Amino acid sequence: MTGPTLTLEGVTKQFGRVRAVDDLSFTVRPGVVTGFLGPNGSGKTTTLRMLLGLAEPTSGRGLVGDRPYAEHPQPARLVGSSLDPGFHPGRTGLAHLETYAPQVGVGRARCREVLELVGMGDFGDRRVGAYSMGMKQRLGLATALLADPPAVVLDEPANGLDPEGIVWLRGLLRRFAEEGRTVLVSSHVLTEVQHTVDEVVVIARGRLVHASSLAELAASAESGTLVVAADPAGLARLVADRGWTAEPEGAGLLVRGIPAAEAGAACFAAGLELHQLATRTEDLEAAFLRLTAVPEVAA
Ligand SMILES: Nc1ncnc2c1ncn2[C@@H]1O[C@H](COP(=O)(O)OP(=O)(O)OP(=O)(O)O)[C@@H](O)[C@H]1O
Repeated sequence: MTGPTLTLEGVTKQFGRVRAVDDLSFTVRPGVVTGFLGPNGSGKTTTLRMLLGLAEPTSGRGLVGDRPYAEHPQPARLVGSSLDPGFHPGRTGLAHLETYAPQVGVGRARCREVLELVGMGDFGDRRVGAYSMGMKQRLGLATALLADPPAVVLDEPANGLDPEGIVWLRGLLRRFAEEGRTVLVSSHVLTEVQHTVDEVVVIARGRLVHASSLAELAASAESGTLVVAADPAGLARLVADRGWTAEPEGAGLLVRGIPAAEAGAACFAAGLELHQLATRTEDLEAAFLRLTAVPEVAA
C-alpha cells in the first residue's frame, strides 16, 4: 500500500480580524509518521480542517494526492480522520460507528473489528456519554480507521490517553507507516510524540517555523558551555571581548554555541581560574519552545 502525499500550498485562513493560518506550505509523505506541532491556538486544527474540506481556505489549497480532498470520488475511504467525530452522548460506541459505516461502505462486522483494534471491544455497547476522555479518543480513532484508509489524519490523538495508551498508539501509528500509509498527527507537546514521529512540521501563529526529520531537529538543538569562574567580572569581560552570547546560570554564565574546549582555552589564555566547565545541550522540548516562542516586540 502507498498512501497519498498530503500537500498544503500557501494556505491562509482569516476569521474576521484573526489570521489563524498564514501562507502555510508543507508536504506529508507516505511511509513515515509526520508530527504537526504547534502551541495551543497556532492553527493546527484549522489547517487540518482545510486539508480535509471541512473549512474553506481564504487563499491557497490543500491536496490529497493530486487534487483537493472533496474532488475525490470517495474521499472518506482515502483519508480517515478524527476531526469532527460528532459523538452523540446517547448513542453506544458501536451505534456511533454504524452511523458512519454506510459513508465508507463497510458493514457491522468491520465496526466490531475496529472497536477491537482500538482496545474497545468490551465497551461497544456502552453509551458514549459514559466514556472517559481516553475512551472517546479511541472511538475517534476507530471512526478514522473504519475504511482501513491509506492515509490517516489525527488531531491530538494522544490527548486523554494514559501512558500505556500512548505506547499503544505509537505502535499502531508505526505499523501504519511501515505498511506504507500516510500518517499525520497533530500535537501541542513535542515530547508527547517525540518517540512516535519521524518527520516534524512546526507552526507558530499560523506560520511554518520548521520542517525536517525529527533527527535533524534534534541535531539543530542549540548547545553551549556553562562556565563558572573564580572572577565573575573577569569572565564577563572575556565574554564581551570575544563577542559571545551568554546568559547567567547559577554562579556562572551559559555561553551559547561555543564548545567547552574553546571556552576553556580562552579562559586559560585570559588567566581565569575555573570552577566549572560543562557542556549544555538543549533538549527537544527546549528547541520546540525556542522555535515557537513569541518574538519580543522591539521598543
Ligand atoms: N471558527 C472560528 N472562528 C473564529 N476564530 C477561530 C475559529 N476557529 C479557530 N479560530 C481561531 O484561530 C486560531 C487557531 O485555532 P486552531 O484551533 O486552529 O489552533 P490549534 O493549533 O488547533 O490549537 P489547539 O492546540 O488549542 O487545539 C485561534 O486564534 C482560534 O481562536
